[in-house]
Amino acid sequence: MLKLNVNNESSRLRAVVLGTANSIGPTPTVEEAYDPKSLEHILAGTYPVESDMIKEMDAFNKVFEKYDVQVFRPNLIENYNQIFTRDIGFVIEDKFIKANILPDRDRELDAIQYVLDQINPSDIISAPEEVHFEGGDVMLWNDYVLIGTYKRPDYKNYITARTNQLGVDFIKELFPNKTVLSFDLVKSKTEPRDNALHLDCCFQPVGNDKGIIYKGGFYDEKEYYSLVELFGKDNLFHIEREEMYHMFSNVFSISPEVVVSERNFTRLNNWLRENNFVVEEIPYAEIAKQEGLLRCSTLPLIRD
Ligand SMILES: NC(=O)NCCC[C@H](N)C(=O)O
Repeated sequence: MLKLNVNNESSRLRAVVLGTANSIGPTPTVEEAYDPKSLEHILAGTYPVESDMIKEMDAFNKVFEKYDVQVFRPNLIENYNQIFTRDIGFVIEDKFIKANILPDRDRELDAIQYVLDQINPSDIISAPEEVHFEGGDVMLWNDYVLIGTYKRPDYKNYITARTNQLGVDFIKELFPNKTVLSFDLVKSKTEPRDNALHLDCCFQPVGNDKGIIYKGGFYDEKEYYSLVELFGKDNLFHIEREEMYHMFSNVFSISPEVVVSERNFTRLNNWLRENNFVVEEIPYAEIAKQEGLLRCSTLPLIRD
């Protein structure tokens, strides 16, 4: 049995699900795209190819091997994108919460059933259909759960809005001991530079008290300032619009000291090193073309 335990984004990682780029299928059509960055690359003829993405995920897996982390990979569904395992579920404390994900992606959860079978069934939680949330929007910070959402009435029109108010309320009820803060994110169906697809596309804590943040990802300035207050201005690394487009905030912590990052994120990687982090740099620029990066490709099951 797996003894689930996750309370934040950076305690030493022991077990994780890492997505897979195998059998990802042909380049999607314009109609099939469900995020604007994939759309941009489909239109430009630069959508990433499977073999390149497999190499990138292998490099990520090697870092987990180096740090002796137990890695689970999803079973293969033929011709199906299974890279962004983060969104299909998430662990809070010792509970696994199945996400009610975008219908285009709902087969992804079946592929980790063999992992769920190793979890005490009473620790697996499902939510009613109308409750929407994806793991990329759910960020744990010890006593806090920080949730990205879309609060305006045209939610239904945005395929890029993945967590609704019912999703936020569901987590609040499930974890009355946690302080739940929600953040209305900017969304665009056509311009990836103005689309914070999930909270982890514009914010993520690193280490014990630091964070990476893009102010423009927050629709309501007040909510951005609540994070500045929580972390302290000097502890936050502010990224620019183009850096958020490249997904600088979507690195991944193996421990409070070790962060896996993209090798081209020079400004961020320097800041991390200046702040005494060990930066494990890997190539991930092809996968980034699908509006997801390292955090998005992982689903932590056990941290210290
Ligand atoms: N947590 C994340 O930001 N996940 C990335 C998901 C990208 C994928 N193309 C999607 O639109 O669902």
